[in-house]
Amino acid sequence: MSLPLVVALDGPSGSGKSSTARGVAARLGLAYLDTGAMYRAVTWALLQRGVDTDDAAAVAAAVADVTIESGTDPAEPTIVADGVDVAVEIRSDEVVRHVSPVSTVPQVRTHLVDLQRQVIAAATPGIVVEGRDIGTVVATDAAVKVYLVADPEARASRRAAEEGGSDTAATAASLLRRDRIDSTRATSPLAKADDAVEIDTTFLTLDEVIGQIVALAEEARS
Ligand SMILES: Nc1ncnc2c1ncn2[C@@H]1O[C@H](COP(=O)(O)OP(=O)(O)OP(=O)(O)O)[C@@H](O)[C@H]1O
Ligand SMILES: Nc1ccn([C@H]2C[C@H](O)[C@@H](COP(=O)(O)O)O2)c(=O)n1
Repeated sequence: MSLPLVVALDGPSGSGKSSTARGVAARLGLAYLDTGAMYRAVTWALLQRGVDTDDAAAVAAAVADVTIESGTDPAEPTIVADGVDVAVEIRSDEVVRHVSPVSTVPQVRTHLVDLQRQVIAAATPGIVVEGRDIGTVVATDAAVKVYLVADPEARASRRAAEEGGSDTAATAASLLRRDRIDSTRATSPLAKADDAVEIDTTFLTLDEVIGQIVALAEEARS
């Protein structure tokens, strides 16, 4: 019997991780885990409790009671926090503003990395996992590791278009703020694993990026 295939997909905000990961998982018949949605869901739950997200000690004390469940069907991924479906709420501006500081707290990371490893261990025939630290921390033995990048302008204009033509300059500022916090935090910063393949998606279509990663996965499986 072959080992479950794990595809680790990391990269900065808006580089195309979610859309690419879902496409790869659908093409290969694998599960899909959006770890960013888990950090967003914890942030939503802490805000609901009135926790000051800039107070690391308060965040650390509150996070142990937060329950997160992730549905891993790439056609219909789900995210539930404290029993509430928060798929819409976690995309709010308020959650976006608070998620990066929350993600710097070591107890938050330990709590979620444990959950992520449980989901990965249960996934047959395999799973595509996307985030910031999948290749470097969560699944260091993944058979395929990809690090997606794209020019900040491309990332901002794609995200602004997705949001129905919102202000591209404001979107760019928000993406760059998250990049800075995510890549400079002390614990598990956003980083390319030494053995990851870097793909610059700036001038590639989504289908082209998916095709490149499917080819890497098929090579790893053969
Ligand atoms: N190669 C591509 N070409 C054009 N558009 C793309 C490409 N990849 C992704 N997109 C589009 O860019 C936008 C951002 O992609 P996506 O949400 O997948 O990025 P992300 O890295 O998961 O972002 P975040 O880290 O903020 O969750 C989406 O509208 C998506 O459809
Ligand atoms: N493995 C991960 C995934 C996400 N985060 C943090 C940092 C991001 O700004 C935030 C939201 O992620 P997104 O939904 O935009 O992919 O969550 C992290 O620290 N580690």
